Amino acid sequence: MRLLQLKAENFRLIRTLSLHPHGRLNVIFGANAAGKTSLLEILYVLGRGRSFRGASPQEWEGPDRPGWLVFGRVEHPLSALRQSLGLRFAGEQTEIRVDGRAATSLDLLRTLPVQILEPGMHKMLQEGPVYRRSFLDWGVFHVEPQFLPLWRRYRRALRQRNQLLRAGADDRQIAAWEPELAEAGEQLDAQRCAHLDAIRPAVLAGIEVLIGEGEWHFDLYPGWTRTMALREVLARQRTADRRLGSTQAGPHRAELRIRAGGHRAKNRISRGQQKMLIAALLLAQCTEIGRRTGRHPVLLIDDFTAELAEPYQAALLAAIQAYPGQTFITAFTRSGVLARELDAAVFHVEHGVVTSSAD
Ligand SMILES: Nc1ncnc2c1ncn2[C@@H]1O[C@H](COP(=O)(O)OP(=O)(O)OP(=O)(O)O)[C@@H](O)[C@H]1O
Repeated sequence: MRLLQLKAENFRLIRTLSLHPHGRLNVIFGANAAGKTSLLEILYVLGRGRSFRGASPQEWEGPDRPGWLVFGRVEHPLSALRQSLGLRFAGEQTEIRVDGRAATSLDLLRTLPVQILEPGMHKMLQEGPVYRRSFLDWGVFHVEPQFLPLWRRYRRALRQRNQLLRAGADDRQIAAWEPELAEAGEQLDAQRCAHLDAIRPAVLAGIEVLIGEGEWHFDLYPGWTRTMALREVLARQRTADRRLGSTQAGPHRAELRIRAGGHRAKNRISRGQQKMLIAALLLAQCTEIGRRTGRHPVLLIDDFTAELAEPYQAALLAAIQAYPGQTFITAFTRSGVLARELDAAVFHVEHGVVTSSAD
């Protein structure tokens, strides 16, 4: 998707914003606390209805008055179909509109896929499996229309089985939910595996360019022992699950395992390499989404130069320039590789005021 126009009012320290981005690369410069991340946050909110910084809509209100507004016009690159997206917060809840009609965050998600690489993304490698699952599931959601209904079916059966386990229900009652749980669970796993298989070659190629040669493995542990059918595992673990009060096997326990040179990647690679690895994962996934749907996600990169010496910066910039979708990157100053002549729109942010270099 291509964002043609972005507007915002009273969003954090950005009082008013109106910009027309470049169709490919957009670079945003600004000092500490100038408002660069807030600008990316506006873009993220437009595509997801929530912030990557975890704050609530109330906390995004600027100093002027209660409430905030975010608006964007997007274009589908293949059909040239244009759509408008808007979010308004006026004190209690966020009102979302797509083409002027009341909508939900799910509509935003479907209309404007947005992905971000920001310092908090290190969690994807450093912390629990939930971060890697959500990376994988975001991609599956975009390429597989059946993912969401399947996931809802699975959640419902899981909730029911867990309630019965906790209530001390008998085997017959608990077993009644297992065929549904196993069927939806195995289909979810198959969709995740297919997506991982689809992106793996591009991830490996990306790593080679961004980090260098090495032996990398990306494997999905499905959340149960693959040698057995999930239905059989659920039946076998019923007694243990009752004792623990929840279902221990299934795709809600899946883990994307990332190994470098035979070791867990998080223990073997530097911070800069972690950033490059995450970039390789996101670029491969966004490219695959674009290939499958014709809509490349908008890619946001906060603090582009952080943790990267010039060779890594150059490799990442080249990879971004090769990405067919629209990208927005932030940095402090026009130095290093960003000092070069770029085919990009350049914006400056100062005390929440965004200006274009072309102005
Ligand atoms: N709701 C709000 N209203 C007004 N100002 C806010 C609000 N929330 C955050 N700020 C201010 O916005 C500034 C941070 O903006 P932002 O994180 O976008 O900066 P940045 O340019 O990305 O900075 P850095 O490069 O240091 O990360 C801080 O000074 C913060 O106090």
